[in-house]
Amino acid sequence: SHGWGYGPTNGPDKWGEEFPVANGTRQSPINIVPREAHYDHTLKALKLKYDPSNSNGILNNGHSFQVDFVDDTDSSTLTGGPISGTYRLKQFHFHWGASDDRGSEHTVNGINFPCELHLVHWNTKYPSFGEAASQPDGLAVVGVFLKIGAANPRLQKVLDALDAIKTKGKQTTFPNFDPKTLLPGSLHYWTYDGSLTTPPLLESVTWIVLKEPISVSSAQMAKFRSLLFTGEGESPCCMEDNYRPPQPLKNRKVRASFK
Ligand SMILES: CCN[C@H]1CN(CCOC)S(=O)(=O)c2sc(S(N)(=O)=O)cc21
Ligand SMILES: [Zn+2]
Repeated sequence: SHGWGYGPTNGPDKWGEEFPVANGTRQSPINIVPREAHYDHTLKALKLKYDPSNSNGILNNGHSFQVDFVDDTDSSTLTGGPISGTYRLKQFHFHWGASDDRGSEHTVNGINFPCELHLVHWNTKYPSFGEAASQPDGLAVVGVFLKIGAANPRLQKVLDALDAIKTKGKQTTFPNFDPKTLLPGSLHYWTYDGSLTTPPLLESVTWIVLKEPISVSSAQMAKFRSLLFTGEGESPCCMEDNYRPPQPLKNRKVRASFK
């Protein structure tokens, strides 16, 4: 029995068979149409406070790679923005394409970016991450687009660790990394109620998608694609096109924090 993935037999079009919420009312990602987003002056500025000493390890989970954070205190948090209360940073990860013309999950006016960064936070009103992940206001994910341009030196620190986690299940230490260095200059954002973009596709995510992309070079994108979906000793399958396409907006409004 094959688990979910991004291939022709286990990819996004098949996820609904095992995870019926795939056809739910608040699925992610979506196509963002800036002209149809509503400027909401009541939206607060995003406050992202990250402590580099909380970064812990980097893991190839067979779907993407993620940098995990120690989240037993409020030292790396998201507050303000569209959310109330305090959300703790749990991990960040990326989605990317087999070529530079695709790879992001959210799109803007139908445009795909080559890559998208997700910073995953959970609501501390719940006792644990796992508990929060099943609540409608349990998670808040900050999405950042990557756009082809100059090589990004801050991203390079992450990419240099990938040789050590080439295959599924491999992980290594990744101390003293400040995810703030991966954010663009502007924290203007779009926000809407959505879901995890991978199984279990839980409808528990307040999405906060930054308008301004960060840069990545084509050579750096090739480094993402050097990872494998497959485990050591299996026939190798390059980790690429690990993105879910946009889902129906249904009865949702996208709000903008900026005019
Ligand atoms: C490969 C598995 N990805 C998921 C694993 N987790 C879910 C755990 O369910 C209890 S999670 O909360 O860390 C997230 S956030 C996220 S996305 N792309 O929407 O930001 C996907 C996942
Ligand atoms: Zn993601």
